[in-house]
Amino acid sequence: MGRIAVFGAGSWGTAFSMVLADAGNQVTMWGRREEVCAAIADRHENPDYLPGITLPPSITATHDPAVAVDGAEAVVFAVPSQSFRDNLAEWAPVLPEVPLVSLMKGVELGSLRRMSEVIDEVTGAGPERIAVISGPNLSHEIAHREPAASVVACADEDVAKRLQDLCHSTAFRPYTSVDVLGCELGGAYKNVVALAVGMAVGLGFGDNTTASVITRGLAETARLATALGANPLTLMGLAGLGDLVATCSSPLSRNRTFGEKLGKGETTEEIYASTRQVAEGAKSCSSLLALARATDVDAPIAEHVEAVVAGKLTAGEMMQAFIARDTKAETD
Ligand SMILES: NC(=O)C1=CN([C@@H]2O[C@H](COP(=O)(O)OP(=O)(O)OC[C@H]3O[C@@H](n4cnc5c(N)ncnc54)[C@H](OP(=O)(O)O)[C@@H]3O)[C@@H](O)[C@H]2O)C=CC1
Ligand SMILES: O=C(CO)COP(=O)(O)O
Repeated sequence: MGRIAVFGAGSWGTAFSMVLADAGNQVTMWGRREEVCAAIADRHENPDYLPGITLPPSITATHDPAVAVDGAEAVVFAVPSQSFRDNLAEWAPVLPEVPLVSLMKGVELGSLRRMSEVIDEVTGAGPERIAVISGPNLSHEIAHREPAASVVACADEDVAKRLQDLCHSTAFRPYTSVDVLGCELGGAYKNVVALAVGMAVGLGFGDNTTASVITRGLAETARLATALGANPLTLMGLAGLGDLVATCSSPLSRNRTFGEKLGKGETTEEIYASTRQVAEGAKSCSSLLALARATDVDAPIAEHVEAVVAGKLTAGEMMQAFIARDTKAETD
């Protein structure tokens, strides 16, 4: 196996480093805080994000990007999407010419770029060296080595296969795909749907409501993704339906939890103030809505979630609006 750099020492960067270590790799994580790097390197733990979990000894950490990438045969990114472009611009001068892998599930505000596109714009790596890994992979379950599957997508199938080998552990089963766009859209959109589902839960509604929102969320995701050129089957797979179900069903999801708090009447500002962890959908609802409008695709869930997050609508009004919309055929 190889030596791999993982930029981002939060929940997913750390849990995915465990997957890579379990698969036999030497992993060097980059963290932005020295004390987190020290805890990982010296005490084999990340108490801020995965308390109580002992990290394998083949994981170390540094705050120096050049040290992180030394000898790496792949570089993996797991930081919040909205600040990723600035982070990457700082790291770019030391990045080796190896596959660059996004674990991130967001779309940039303003540019409306997916994270693979940001990587391409900042590094010029080209699609054959840019990959994404996405699926139903709640970090705490992965860190406890509960079995899960995921998708490794790259335009170059051989690169996807090599990355698949690098992250296939006894608990983590990756599949390959060449549909980078479909995987990224599935990963970003499910966060927006999870916000809506969380709101329904917060309002006290049951499984009929959440199943209806999940199913219409999948229809909305597939409508936009296929309009942009994704393979529709990707949205029926692990990076689409799989991740949507996991995120919308799990109290571990930060996006669903964020929505639940909105459903209970907290404001967006209050929720931001109460957590340091990222809920990508709270920002990506705006960029995905803009992407849908630019593509002339109907996106009622993104539209209403964006309005609630912006404080222009209550969660209760959102649910009423969903039901009152003009009726139509299910497959339209
Ligand atoms: N958690 C999960 O289950 C999964 C998450 N993802 C995706 O992975 C990405 C990362 O998520 P996750 O690890 O969970 O997030 P967390 O909130 O758990 O951690 C974020 C990490 O990024 C760092 N960070 C935050 N802001 C900045 C910044 N401006 N510059 C540099 N570093 C920063 C944090 O450092 P610090 O501690 O110093 O604040 C922390 O190390 C997201 O796109 C998410 O959607 C994908 C699959 C599963
Ligand atoms: O992407 C995830 C699971 O696949 C994690 O979801 P949250 O970011 O909502 O916690």
